[in-house]
Amino acid sequence: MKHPEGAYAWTIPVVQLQEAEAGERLLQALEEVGFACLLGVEGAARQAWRGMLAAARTFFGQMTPQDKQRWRRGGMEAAAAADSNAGYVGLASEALDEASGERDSKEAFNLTYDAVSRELESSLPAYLVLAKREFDAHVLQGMARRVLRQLAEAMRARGWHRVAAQLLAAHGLADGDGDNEAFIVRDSLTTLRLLHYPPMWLRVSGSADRPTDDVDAAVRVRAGAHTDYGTCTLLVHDGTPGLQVHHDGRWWTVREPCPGAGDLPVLLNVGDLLQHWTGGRLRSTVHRVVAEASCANGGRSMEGWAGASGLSDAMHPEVPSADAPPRDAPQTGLVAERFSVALFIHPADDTVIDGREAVLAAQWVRQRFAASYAADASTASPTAIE
Ligand SMILES: O=C(O)CCC(=O)C(=O)O
Ligand SMILES: [Fe+2]
Repeated sequence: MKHPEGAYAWTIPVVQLQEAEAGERLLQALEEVGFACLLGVEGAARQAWRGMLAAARTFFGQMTPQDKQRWRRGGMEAAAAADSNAGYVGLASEALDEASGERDSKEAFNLTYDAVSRELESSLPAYLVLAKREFDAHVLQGMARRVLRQLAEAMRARGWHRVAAQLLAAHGLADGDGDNEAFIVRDSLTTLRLLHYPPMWLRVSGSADRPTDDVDAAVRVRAGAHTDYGTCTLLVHDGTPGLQVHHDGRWWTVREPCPGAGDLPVLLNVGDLLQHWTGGRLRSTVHRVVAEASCANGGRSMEGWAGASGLSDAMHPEVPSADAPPRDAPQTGLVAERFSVALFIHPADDTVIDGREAVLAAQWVRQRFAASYAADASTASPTAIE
């Protein structure tokens, strides 16, 4: 369906996790689109996701400039900080679209399982302790494990035995049950990321009766076009639209279905490594986050589940001020801030991802980090693995 602003709104494939065919449906969605919307996520995981979203609101509302400096990614006092993905990432310090080098208008906090996280634990500010506790409860990692198992089972049913075995082994999952704590997070770059996209002014071009075909005129990029680097990503957001996937040669705005009472849609998308292992059959789809005219002036078209997520305004005390609207803009709108939480699932660091070149997972991902965080992102050139 074409949007008034020229973007294409689209409901991505939905997978009901309780259905017998869930694994196969998921596989199909990941082949066709690279994205799926998971429904029926079990209670504990649902609570954990909501807890993380609430933590993100509190966290970004309360963090002082001093704390941002102190907990800066790569700049912390802990011994291994330089090697860690943990910490605060400030506005405009990352360019996910490495080619354009355009800085993302977002801030983030990365939680990891590595030594840095453990070393700094005792001195974390109170507002982060809650988030860290949720992370350490392993509930979301448990969900990741179940989904990986479901995927591997579906792969086997299709005869993809080698890929299924690779997927399980790379994440410390043995055959059968009884490996609850085996998911290798301590020696992987698996990261839980709290994300905040501050409100921003948007020049509104086109209207419901006078649509424009120029999609880019109606959006401002909040996180540049990119693919995710690892195995796959699980993502929950606060209901403010903005995630777009590049499919069939154009950008589509993701519209998740309105979930039933108490349900929470969790998005899953394929990362570069899973695409690589499956010989490109599962797609690591390019995506980005934009501020759209359709949600300008603070409108939230997904009120349904933002409300259902149990987040109250009381947990959301401060809205950072947006830049002033551009003077010459004929029509401007303020697009609501947006919060999301992503679990980037990575294989064990020492997983060999390319036998010919003996490239290890940790090397590959660190190259991608170096490129997206580079001072001049356009000069960085990570080695392709395909
Ligand atoms: O915030 C979102 O909806 C997506 C973020 C994302 O794609 C990423 O951080 O890799
Ligand atoms: Fe992403």
